Amino acid sequence: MIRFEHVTRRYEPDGRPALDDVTVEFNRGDFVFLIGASGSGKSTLLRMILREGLPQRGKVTVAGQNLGLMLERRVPDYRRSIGMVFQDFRLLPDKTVFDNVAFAMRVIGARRTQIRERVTEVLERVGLEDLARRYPHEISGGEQQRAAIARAIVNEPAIVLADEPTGNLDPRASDEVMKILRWINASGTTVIMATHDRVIVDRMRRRVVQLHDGALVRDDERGTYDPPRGSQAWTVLRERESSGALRVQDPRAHDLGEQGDGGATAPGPEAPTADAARAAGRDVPVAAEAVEHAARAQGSASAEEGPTAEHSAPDGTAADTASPQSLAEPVRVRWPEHLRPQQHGPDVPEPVGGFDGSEMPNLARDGYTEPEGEGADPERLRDALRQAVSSHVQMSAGPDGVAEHPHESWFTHAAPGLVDRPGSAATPAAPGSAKARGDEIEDERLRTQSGDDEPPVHDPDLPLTRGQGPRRRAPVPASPAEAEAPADRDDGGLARPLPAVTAATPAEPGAADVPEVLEDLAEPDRESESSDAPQPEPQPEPPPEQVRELDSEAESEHSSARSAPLEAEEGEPPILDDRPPRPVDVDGEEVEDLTEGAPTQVHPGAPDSVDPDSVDPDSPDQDSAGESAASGRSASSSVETVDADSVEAGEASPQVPRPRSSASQSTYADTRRTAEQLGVTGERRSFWRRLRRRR
Ligand SMILES: Nc1ncnc2c1ncn2[C@@H]1O[C@H](COP(=O)(O)OP(=O)(O)OP(=O)(O)O)[C@@H](O)[C@H]1O
Repeated sequence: MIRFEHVTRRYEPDGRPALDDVTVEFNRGDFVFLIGASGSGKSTLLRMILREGLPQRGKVTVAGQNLGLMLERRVPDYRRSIGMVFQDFRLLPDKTVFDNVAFAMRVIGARRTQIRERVTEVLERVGLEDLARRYPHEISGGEQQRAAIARAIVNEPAIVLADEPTGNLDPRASDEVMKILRWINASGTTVIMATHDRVIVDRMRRRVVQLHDGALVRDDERGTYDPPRGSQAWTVLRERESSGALRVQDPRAHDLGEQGDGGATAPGPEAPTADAARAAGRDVPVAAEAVEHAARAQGSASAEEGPTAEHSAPDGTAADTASPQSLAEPVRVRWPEHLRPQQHGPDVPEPVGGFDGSEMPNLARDGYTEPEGEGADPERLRDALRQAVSSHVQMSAGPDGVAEHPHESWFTHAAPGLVDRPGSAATPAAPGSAKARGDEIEDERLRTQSGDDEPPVHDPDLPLTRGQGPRRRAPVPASPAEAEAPADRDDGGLARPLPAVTAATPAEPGAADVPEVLEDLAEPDRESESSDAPQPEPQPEPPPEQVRELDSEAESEHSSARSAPLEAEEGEPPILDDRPPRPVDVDGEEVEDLTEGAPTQVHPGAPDSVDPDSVDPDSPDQDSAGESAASGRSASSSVETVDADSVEAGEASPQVPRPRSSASQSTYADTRRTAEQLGVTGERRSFWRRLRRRR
């Protein structure tokens, strides 16, 4: 069903390949764990299945379709036939749980009744029926992930790709997520899950595909997290692995490792040994040294017993019997009572240790006091929480002061939504790091791939439509500083001008308006027509006056397109009429306003606060601020423009809709990416198609 043939993918021309000559096949109904150290290429592989990036060499085929030959305009439909789940959930923050799930159905043009039935059913299936009206920041991480899974499966995709779906979850929430993924797989869906969670992999005993430095080193039918000692993969990994750092593991993995797995498996490839490093003439990694120290200190059996048939390496040298990760791990995560898993499988030990109150973050100590009378100041609270987390981390760290997974502390759970989760877009990569550069390149690629002729699909700083967000009593700036001088804030490279109509897409005769399901792609290589297909005729450029006129139409229509996420076809009312915009389904019917009865309060930390500039202070009905602001006509009032000097200095573009707060910057990025991965680029194309037809 999914086939990689000698696939090599580099992000930079001279860089190390993220995937290196990978050949692997995933069959319909498979449940596959994709494992490997950080940076080994797991996400890259998943993204290639989603057709985010093409190989420089080799080919990726899904249901007989060579993705390299797929027409760009087919990509959105294709992506809609795949469910994607991320470590950081990527729910749209301004939509309720119900609407987040419904969103995936709306983009494929499902009917309102169909949406209501199916979403309700799926939410029940993942145990979220009671939380349907909540917003993402009002539910726990585990619940958010279940909502994200519900969204991924609501259209019954043939494939579900999950990129570390349990990476941010506590053990109990992880178990719930895995139960759901198992159920999805049992119903015939192919599930490919990238993970670092040893416990889950060892417990489920499903197919394990392992990458190392971009190369496929193992494909075991019913594998464990570590390759069996003495196996070919074990040898390969041992040879290849002579440097590197320990990878953060699920805390349960440490417990498991420490209680002993009997040495039945080799040290993971992510666990370098000091010997191996010395043998290779390299510096001994700090982590490996720590392993040695710990082993010596504990009088490790492996050091004293010498090699045995079971424990010896294939070359006859003594092998470590204890998991180096468990010994070298500098941080012991202690789960508070209420977060401990209630039920354990036979092979999952209870997390050890109690929760020591002295480790608790202390806001007062870090200088935070609640402002009197007005409630929490979100910005200050956020800073204080960060500070407290950092102190907490230092206190939790081992003797060497290194804390590897502070996010797994109770604190993230205690303050969900207020603390940036590692791996989320809110936690930027270190400046200048390869990851940061990569992110920039990837962002740029996404921008150019989606085409400069296409406006961003959703800007959280533009007004919300009915049904997209909670009613608000009054606009609340995300921070005092933001309310005063947002203009020179870094826009994260996301902002760009609304497009000129002259740059409209080329004609796409016969563009498919009806979404295709994966099965439709089963006809092998039918997109190979791409090279032979008749090229669209170039559109003549309109005269300048018409361009200006069309530009303003484009802007208005862009706003309308936001409010009507579906492409209504024949018989739909004209876009630029005077009706207040309301979300409609493909039949032109209004979509149910699910915000009725939704909470009216703006919560601190909620990233989607209504832009104060977009609200008329004289408006008699402040309650409807969000709705009135939702009008396409008012969109421009919420768009900050950038002065010409900064443009010349290369800092920004003119007339750029600019995210207003750091929170909205991250949600903007998340939203855009999520929407693209749900195939929403098709909506934007349809918008331009309609515009072209009007000309
Ligand atoms: N957008 C990008 N631009 C440049 N390099 C990238 C980009 N994305 C990933 N890489 C690089 O490609 C390699 C593989 O990265 P990838 O994210 O696929 O690894 P991974 O196994 O998923 O890691 P993790 O477990 O940390 O998520 C890494 O060296 C990474 O730095």
